[in-house]
Amino acid sequence: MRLLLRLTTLKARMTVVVTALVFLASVLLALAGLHLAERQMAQLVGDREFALLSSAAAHLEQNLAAKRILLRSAAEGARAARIGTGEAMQAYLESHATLREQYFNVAALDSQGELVANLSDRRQVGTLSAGDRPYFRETVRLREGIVSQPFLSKLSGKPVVLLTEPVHDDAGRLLFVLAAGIDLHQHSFFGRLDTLKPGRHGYLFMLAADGTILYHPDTRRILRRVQDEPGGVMQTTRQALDGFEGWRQGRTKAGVEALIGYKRLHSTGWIVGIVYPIDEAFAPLIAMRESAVLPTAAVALLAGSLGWLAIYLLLRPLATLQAQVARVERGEADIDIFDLSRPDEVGTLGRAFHSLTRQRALADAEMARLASTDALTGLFNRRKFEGELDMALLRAARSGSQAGVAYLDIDHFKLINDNHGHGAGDRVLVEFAHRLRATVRATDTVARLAGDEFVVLFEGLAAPDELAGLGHKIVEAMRPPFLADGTPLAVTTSVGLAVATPGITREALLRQADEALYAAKAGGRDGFRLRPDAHAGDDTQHTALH
Ligand SMILES: Nc1nc2c(ncn2[C@@H]2O[C@H](COP(=O)(O)OP(=O)(O)OP(=O)(O)O)[C@@H](O)[C@H]2O)c(=O)[nH]1
Repeated sequence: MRLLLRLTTLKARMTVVVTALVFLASVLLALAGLHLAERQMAQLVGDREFALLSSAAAHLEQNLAAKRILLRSAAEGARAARIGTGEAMQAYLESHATLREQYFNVAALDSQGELVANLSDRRQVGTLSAGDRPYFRETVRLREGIVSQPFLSKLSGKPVVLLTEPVHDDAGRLLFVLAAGIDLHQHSFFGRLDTLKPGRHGYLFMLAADGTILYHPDTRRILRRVQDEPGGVMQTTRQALDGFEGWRQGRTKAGVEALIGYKRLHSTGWIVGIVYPIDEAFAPLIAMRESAVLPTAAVALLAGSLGWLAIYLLLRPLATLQAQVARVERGEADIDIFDLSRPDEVGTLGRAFHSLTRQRALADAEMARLASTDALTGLFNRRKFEGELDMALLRAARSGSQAGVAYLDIDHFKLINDNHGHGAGDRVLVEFAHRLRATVRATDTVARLAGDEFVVLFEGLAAPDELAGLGHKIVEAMRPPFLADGTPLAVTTSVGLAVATPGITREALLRQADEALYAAKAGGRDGFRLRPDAHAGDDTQHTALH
């Protein structure tokens, strides 16, 4: 919750955003780098595996070629020795130790395909006829040696391929067909592929051109055609059977994602393949990816902290501004502290705030003025006057000074309105107010209560008698004709005066002044009366002298 609250600040949100962006950028950069490295590494590993494969293929090709040459020279030797019988051929074969070393078995078939000599076991002579075997028929037809399709040897029960070589007499008649078998499981041939296997679970395999598996670590698959296996041919294998050489990223039949390479043996059309599981091929990269997480997080954390510091420093003027607002609110500073000279956004904000506050203060002052002013004459209104009178009575009570009020009413004002119009009446009121203001001291408070009723508050009177003099002055001030309508207008006023006695309330003082005014009216107007009068109960009409 506290964290949530803290996140409501601009600073916190900016920090979170900066940290998140930096983190995202770091992760994306790391991922992009790793992806690039992965591609390059795949290329490198793939190329390396393919080079390995090519050298394995070249080795097999050489091995096969050497074996074929050996068999051919054996056939030529037999021809040169003019061997004509099976026994002689049996003896001839047995006398060549290299044949035993290089082949799983070497047999001799006569021109009909009957087994007439057998190196591994002479007892099998006469037990087999290969006249209908494709390798025999093909050798007879071509009159030269071939490499057979792989098959399960009847003699040994092992998966083999045969190399054949015909032996002709001088007249060109076929005497024998030598058939040398290569055990597909034999270590000295394909078995050597095992030593080249990449990683812990990688392996090499061999396919004949028709898809028959010649060699595979899973020996149960040998001699099966990949097309006939459950699940059919995998995409990369199909491409290889169609002639593709190179490496691809693909999936093995066992479902392992791997780099898979293919290379063709040109002499036989056989395909040697390599499988390198991705998780092993890219093991360093995977480890690198895992170890990149921590530095990335550390970089993001560092950048986030630096971001926070930068934001803190950049936003410090804003915090200062906030503190200044609080000081102004508490009344500890003037709004002029917002009149900043900084050229940046904070300065603009401060100046805008300053200008707004000033406008607001002026508007408030104008509102206050309007609330306490009479719109027509510009004098104080009743509300303001009452407030002022309350304060004056308090001051008088505290200081022991004298205060008094004059209550004025224009005589027969209704007639002015009736005879000259309301507008003329207004102008008389304005002129009356003006003369009244000019007659009294600037420190005296003058107000219009309502209609043609005015009041004056006098403070610091030297003596109550002074009030009578003021009443006289006011009545006299209205004596000159008013020019409200362009024509001179005689306007007179009646004034009621009252002196504030100690402890008197505002209402009581105004009531006394009003009573004095009433008495002045009753006494014939155009004059003033004073309350309390020097002769109590006997009001004296003071009429201004003409
Ligand atoms: N022109 C104008 N007339 C106003 C204004 N306010 C009030 N009046 C009028 O002022 C007149 C006041 O008349 P009263 O005080 O009743 O009587 P008066 O005619 O002055 O007579 P006395 O006071 O007895 O001398 C009324 O006719 C009001 O309509 C104003 O703002 N402008």
